[in-house]
Amino acid sequence: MQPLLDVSGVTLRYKTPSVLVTATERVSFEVNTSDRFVLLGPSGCGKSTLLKAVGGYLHPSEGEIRIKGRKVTEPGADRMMVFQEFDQLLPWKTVLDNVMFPLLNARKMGRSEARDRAAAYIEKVGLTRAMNSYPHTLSGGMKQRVAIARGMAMEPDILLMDEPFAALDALTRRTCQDELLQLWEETRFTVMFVTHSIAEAIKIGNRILLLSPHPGRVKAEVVDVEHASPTDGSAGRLEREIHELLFAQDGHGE
Ligand SMILES: Nc1ncnc2c1ncn2[C@@H]1O[C@H](COP(=O)(O)OP(=O)(O)OP(=O)(O)O)[C@@H](O)[C@H]1O
Repeated sequence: MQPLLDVSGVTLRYKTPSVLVTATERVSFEVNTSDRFVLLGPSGCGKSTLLKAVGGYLHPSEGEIRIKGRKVTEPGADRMMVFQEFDQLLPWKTVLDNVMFPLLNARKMGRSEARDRAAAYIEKVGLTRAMNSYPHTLSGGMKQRVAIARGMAMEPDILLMDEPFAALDALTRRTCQDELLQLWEETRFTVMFVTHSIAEAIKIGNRILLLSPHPGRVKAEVVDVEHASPTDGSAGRLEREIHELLFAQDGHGE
């Protein structure tokens, strides 16, 4: 069966005037429909870079990325991104208008269809009462929920999330994680989620790809993560195992 997303031998580099930075080296993985696929690794290992390349914002210097068999060459409505920053919403538009914006512009929907679709997703993230509010009146957690509703309303093939809860306080972060899982139970969307928190990776993912420090290479993939439970201690054991895998020496002096 063809995977939804096929990342094959992907090397990503940044050229600056003085240096060539290799962010990831020959990274390969496949994401299947309804996966909650987590990219986990230390700061600077190229997680965001990989996500941006899947989004079509960066081009591999080696290897290729395919979605439903089509080569990714540019951004598209089939891959929506949710970022860490709270300022990803348009400040002069209400919550409803923010969620409607890409539906009208990228999906070319009529206003009433876009409004109904946007309202349905705003309800899914529990923000119906804030539908006519402007972003500056919302908390960080609420802004992230709007960004998630906006991405999901487009019904993309894959939702790309770059540490979406990292800037939230611990309690709100936990609530947002729970809500994301609840949304997933309802709609079984495919999500690729970047984090450097092992606990968050275990909570969110059903599969976790572990990347080595700079430049990021695949260290291991952990599957069946959802069977790790916080109540019987298996999540804690998995967390320790992942920590060892991530920080194990691999003979290259890392
Ligand atoms: N625009 C850029 N120009 C040059 N180098 C960059 C650029 N963006 C990222 N890098 C470099 O590429 C490498 C990977 O960065 P990236 O942001 O993808 O890592 P990350 O794993 O997402 O880190 P973090 O968890 O800290 O966000 C780093 O060495 C970084 O310094």
